[in-house]
Parts: sequence; structure tokens; C-alpha cells
Amino acid sequence: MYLKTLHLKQFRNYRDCIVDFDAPKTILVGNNAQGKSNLLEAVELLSTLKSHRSVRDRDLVLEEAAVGQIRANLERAYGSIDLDLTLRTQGRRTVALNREALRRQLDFLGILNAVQFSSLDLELVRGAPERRRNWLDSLLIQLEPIYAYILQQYNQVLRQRNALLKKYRVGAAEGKLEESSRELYSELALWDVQLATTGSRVTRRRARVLERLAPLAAAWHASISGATEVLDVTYAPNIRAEKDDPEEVQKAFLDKIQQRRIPEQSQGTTLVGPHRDEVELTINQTPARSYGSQGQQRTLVLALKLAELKLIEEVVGEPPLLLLDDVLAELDLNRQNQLLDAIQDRFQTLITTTHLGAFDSQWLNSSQILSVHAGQISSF
Ligand SMILES: Nc1ncnc2c1ncn2[C@@H]1O[C@H](COP(=O)(O)OP(=O)(O)OP(=O)(O)O)[C@@H](O)[C@H]1O
Repeated sequence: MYLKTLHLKQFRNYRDCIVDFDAPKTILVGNNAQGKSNLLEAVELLSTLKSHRSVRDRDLVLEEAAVGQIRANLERAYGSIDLDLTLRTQGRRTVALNREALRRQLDFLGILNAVQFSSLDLELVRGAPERRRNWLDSLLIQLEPIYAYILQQYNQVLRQRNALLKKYRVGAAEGKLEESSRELYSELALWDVQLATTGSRVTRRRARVLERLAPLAAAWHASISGATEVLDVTYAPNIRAEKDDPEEVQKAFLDKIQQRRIPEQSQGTTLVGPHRDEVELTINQTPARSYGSQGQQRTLVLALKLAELKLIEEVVGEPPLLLLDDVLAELDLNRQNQLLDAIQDRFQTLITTTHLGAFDSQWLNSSQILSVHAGQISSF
């Protein structure tokens, strides 16, 4: 797939800016706080309807404006598509494809596929388990947009079950449980089933995607590290089942809920389910977080990102975009060249940087170079 144009209107610090991409690689160069990451964020929003930097739409709209817009024209194997995302400081965002408004935002997902790589991604190795779960979920949404809906359903059930457990705990503390406990128990039993049904959909999909991603990441890691290190990416689900079978997983889920009944009630929260999953990353059988220099951790993240690119390409049937936010200059020349070899001209790549000095001349010669200054973009 190929992003041909991007039109930012009242988005972040862009008043009205059109960018035409005319090479497989585009380098956006500019000082800090000029709008480079904002541009990549716009592409990320078109891809996932989420930004890893902001949760509120009002932060995405140009200050003092009420409505912001991101428009793009994308070339896919089956034809050209216009994407439109309208953001509002008040009120809901809306999306359109080929100028036709969509009723369900879900239908907007999976049109533009992109893999983002920024320095924040080192948190994939060092950060809390939630960071890795979110990463895995974003990848799954790209591969299978319906997963966004599955995850939303699970989170809804989780919230409601937590509210009930909390009510139970407050009731117990106030000694008022006797009169309502039977009612609470039967209500909880209903939520247990819902949690197991929606949660097992999440668990099974996460297991499947990691099964495909892990060998790709291990191969990249071996290649970048010169085969001196072995990377293992392993799913450590909170619910373990013998087989990838819906009934098996649901049964394992309900059994674990039974086992954890008392601590759940005393803590007033759900202790069982994929919101407690972990993705373990080890290098030579040692946890990558405690092992390894920054350079080794960077190699690991680079291997994960290259694996994501490859997996999306396999599943979707077209190469996704690669968004490199300020990370290229941090890689040594060897790793830069590995990346260059891996993406060649197959993956359209947008790269931000504050200076061109650290770039290999191969990158510079084959790229479109644009300069970003105070929300305006011009040829370099
Ligand atoms: N809603 C908004 N309205 C106006 N300006 C905004 C808005 N949101 C962010 N900005 C401005 O955008 C700029 C930040 O741009 P961006 O994050 O893209 O920086 P950058 O060019 O990538 O630089 P760095 O190298 O520091 O990451 C800041 O000047 C910030 O004030």
C-alpha cells in the first residue's frame, strides 16, 4: 500500500498543510517541536484510530479551533481510497471512506496498515506488562479489525464485574451482606460466564498471533545480532488451557474463577483473565529487561518491529507503512543497514529526524527529504 497524499487541517500545530509523498522513503527533518511527530501521529490515527500520545480528541485539534481533520489518499492493490477523520473538541469524531460517512468506526480500521517505531517502544522491553498487552492488541486490530470489538466487549464485562465485586466488598465491610448476598451471587455467576466467553476470545487470538510472530522476531534478532543471541517471545496467559479450543479455554477460565473466588471478593476486583496476561521476552533465556545494554534492547525492539511488518504483509497481502519516529539516528550504522536491507523499497517509510548527519548516504540518496517548520512543510 502506498500513501500518496496527506492533508492536515487544524490538526495539532498544522493549520492547513498538504503533503505529497513521491518516494518510497520520506525523511522529515526539523528542529524539536515543529510538528514532525504530529504528522506521524496523523498517519497512526488513520491506521488505528488511536494515538499512542494522546487520549483526548481536544488535544489533537489545533488550539482555538473546534474541528480538525486528517485526510489521505491511499493506493491499495484493489484501488485508490480516500480516508477522512474529523476530530472535534466537543462531540464525537467521525470517519468517512471515499467521502461516504461510515456508521461504524470499526469499518475504518484495517484500511491503512502501519507499524510505528519510536524511542517510546523501548518501553516494550522495560515497561509494565500492560505496555506489551497494548502492543499486542494494536497489532491484532490491524490483522483482524473485528478484534477491536472483541476487546471492547471484554473490557465492558470486566468493568461491570469489577463494579459488582466492589459493591460486594463495600457491603461486607458495612456488615450488610446477609440480605443481598444471594442476589449478588447469582448476578456474579452471570458475569463469570460473560467474562469467560469474551475473555477466551481475547486469549485465543493473542496466543495465535504470538505463535506466528515469535519465529519471525527470533529470526530477525539472530540476523541483527550475528546469531550470537537467541530471542524468545512467549505468551504467558493468565488462563492456560491444554488446547486452542473455545470450550477448553472457557472451562479453564471458569475453573480459575472458582479458585480465586475468595481473594477476588476480598479485594473487590477481577483477578482472573487476559487483562493479567504477560508477554515474556528473553534473550539467551534471561529476561531481556534485566539482561542487556540499551543497544541489545534496541536490537530486540527492532526485531519485533520487523516481525510486525512481515506478519502484517503476510496476513493482509500488502506491505504496510513503516513510521520511524526519531529512532534511526539512534541505531548504529550496522543496524541502520539491516533495516534498510529489510525494508528496501517494498515498505513505504516515513522517517523523522532533527539532523541528517547521522544517516547513511544510501538512505539520503534514495529518499524524499522534507523540512518541517512550525506546522509547515516544504522541500528541503
Ligand atoms: N492541539 C495543538 N494545537 C497547536 N499546537 C499544538 C497542538 N498539539 C501540539 N502542538 C504543538 O506541536 C508541537 C510539537 O510537535 P511534535 O510533537 O510533532 O514535535 P517534533 O517536531 O516531532 O519535535 P521533537 O523532535 O521534539 O519530537 C509543539 O510546538 C506543540 O506546542
